[in-house]
Amino acid sequence: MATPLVVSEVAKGFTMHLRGGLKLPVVDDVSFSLRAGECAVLGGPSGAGKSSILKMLYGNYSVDTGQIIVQHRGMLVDIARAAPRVVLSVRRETIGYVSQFLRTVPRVSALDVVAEPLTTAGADREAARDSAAALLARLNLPKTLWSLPPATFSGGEQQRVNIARGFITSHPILLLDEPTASLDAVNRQVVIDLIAEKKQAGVALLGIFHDQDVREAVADAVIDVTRFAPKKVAA
Ligand SMILES: Nc1ncnc2c1ncn2[C@@H]1O[C@H](COP(=O)(O)OP(=O)(O)OP(=O)(O)O)[C@@H](O)[C@H]1O
Repeated sequence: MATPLVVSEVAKGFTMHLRGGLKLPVVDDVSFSLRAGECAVLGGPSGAGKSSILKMLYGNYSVDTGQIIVQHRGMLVDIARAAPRVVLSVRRETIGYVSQFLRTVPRVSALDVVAEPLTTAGADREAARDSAAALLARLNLPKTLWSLPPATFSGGEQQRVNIARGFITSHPILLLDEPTASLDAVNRQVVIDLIAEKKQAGVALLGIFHDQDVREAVADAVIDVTRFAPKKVAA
C-alpha cells in the first residue's frame, strides 16, 4: 500500500447563505497523493485552504468536485462521495485525525478519553488504558491529571491529551491539524519523535504545522496550497 490516499482535481467553495447565496471559492484542482512511511506538510499563508483540505479528507467538509480515493479494507473508497456510514468506518480503521482542539466529554477521565479509540475498535479495556498511560507519560502529562476530565486542563494539557488520543491507534493514514500549536519545546520534540515512529511503522501522514522547526523536522514533502488557488474569472 505505497500510496494509501490519492486526491484528484478537488474543488471546494463555501456558499454564504446569509449573503444571498454568495459563493466563495476556496481551492481548485487540488491533486496530490500521500505515500506510506512519509509525512507531507500543507504549506501556504493563512486562509489558503489548508484546514479545509484536511477536513475534506476526513469527510468533515463536503467536496464540490473531484475525488479523494483511500484504500480501505482492501477496496478503493471515494471519500468525496461515500455514504456517512462508510466515512465512519474509514475513520475507525483507516484515517486518524488530530484536531487542533480537544472536544471534551463531561465526566470522562483523560485516561479513558485517550484509550477510547482502542476500546471502540474492540481492544481489551485494561490493555487500552495501559497504552493510554504510556502515551500520557511520554507527553509529560502529570499523573495527578489522568483520572480527571480534561475540560479544566490548560490549552497545552488538552492538546497533549488530544495528541495521545490521535496517536494511540494504528491507522494507516494520520491527519494532523497543528498538533504542536500550544506545546513547549520539550513536548514539541516528543511529537516529532512520535511522528518519526509512525513513519517507521509505514503510516502516511499529512499535517499542518505553523512551527517552522517542527515542519523542517518532520516534512518529507511540502504541498504548497497556493497552487490550488481558484482561478479568477474575468468579469
Ligand atoms: N465553514 C466555513 N464557512 C465559510 N468559510 C469558511 C469555512 N471554513 C473555512 N472558510 C474559509 O475558507 C478559507 C480557507 O480557510 P482555511 O481555514 O482552510 O485556511 P487555512 O489555510 O487553514 O488558514 P489558517 O492557516 O489561518 O488556519 C478562508 O477564507 C475561510 O474564511
